Amino acid sequence: MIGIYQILFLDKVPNYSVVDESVKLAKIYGNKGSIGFTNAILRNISNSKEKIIQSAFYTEEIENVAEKFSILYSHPIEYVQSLLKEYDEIFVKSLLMANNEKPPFTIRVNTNLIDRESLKKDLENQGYIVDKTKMSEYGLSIENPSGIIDTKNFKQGQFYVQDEASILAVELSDYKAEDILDLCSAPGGKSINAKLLNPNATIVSCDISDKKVSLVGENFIRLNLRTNGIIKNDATIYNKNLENKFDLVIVDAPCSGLGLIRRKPEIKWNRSLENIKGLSKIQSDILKNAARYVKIKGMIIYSTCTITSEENEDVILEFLKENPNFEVLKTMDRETLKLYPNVQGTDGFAITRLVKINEN
Ligand SMILES: C[S@@+](CC[C@H](N)C(=O)[O-])C[C@H]1O[C@@H](n2cnc3c(N)ncnc32)[C@H](O)[C@@H]1O
Repeated sequence: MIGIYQILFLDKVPNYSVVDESVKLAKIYGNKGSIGFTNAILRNISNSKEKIIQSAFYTEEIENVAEKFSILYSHPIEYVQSLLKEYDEIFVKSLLMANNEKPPFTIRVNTNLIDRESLKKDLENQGYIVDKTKMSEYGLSIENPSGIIDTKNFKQGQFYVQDEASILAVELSDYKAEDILDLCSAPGGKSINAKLLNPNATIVSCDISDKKVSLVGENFIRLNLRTNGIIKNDATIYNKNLENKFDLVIVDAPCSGLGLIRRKPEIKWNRSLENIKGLSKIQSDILKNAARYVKIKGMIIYSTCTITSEENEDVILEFLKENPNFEVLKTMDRETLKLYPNVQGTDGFAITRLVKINEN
């Protein structure tokens, strides 16, 4: 940041020296990756200095809203355009601004081991500034989380780090399950939450690779939770062994992750409309299989950490066309409940509940 400021606003030090000195600092304070990163960013900024200054200071002359917001709030124009198709300008502006803010740090209390009030007090006694999450009954937000995973509380499995929206995805299902299947479970957040809410239920958690599956296992062990199976399974391929066995199926689908821009700002530059089309196909395939794993009267929770319709409402509409034996159960009065960084302060997130009415 200091280097960028020097290049854009100060004249005394030549740009090549700014790059050189910043790279030296990155060598001392950063890791291997940050050296190349610092070098590339500063060289690029130095080469485009005039263009950057022009665009930053003359945005009021830009009439096209998408272009203006894209420059002012540093988001790809295609993403801003797609948001403007679904939301008004005031909303889009506040969402883009919120995407540039620091996200909250929240945890899901392992209520099998400790209640929320006791964990809050214990963490406060260790110097943490802790608040109860506003929407979830099981979350705590921590203002100064540095060192939190070194606490005895973490090591003893008294909590799991999870955004409030993610906690709510299962909490708001409001469904007492007996047999739970989580099709895209790694690293285990929704499975853990589902097991905590349904302590006597069986739970099978799946993901696509051994590495992912082992993460779920590690988290179940740390939280001292029982599982009935953590298995490698490609959810896009139909698995006969899972047929008609579960009353709650969680599809926390692989998605563009555009609701997580505050946590992973690079996401916004790595996603294209083509990517998103590919993801909607995967989401539809997974949902189609989930429909055959859930029992009659059972529920599918479909969630994504992105808020645009391509990966949410459109996928659900297509699903309902092909599966008229399902219907949407509204969540807080919404067919698809969306949570936003600029409204609820959570990650951008979408939750839809689908209930199987009959077999066909
Ligand atoms: C949004 S993440 C799941 C987060 C998890 N539910 C939690 O709460 O911790 C999506 C997951 O889908 C998995 N995934 C991607 N493609 C998959 C597939 N074809 N079958 C099963 N899982 C898949 C990814 O490995 C990733 O772990």
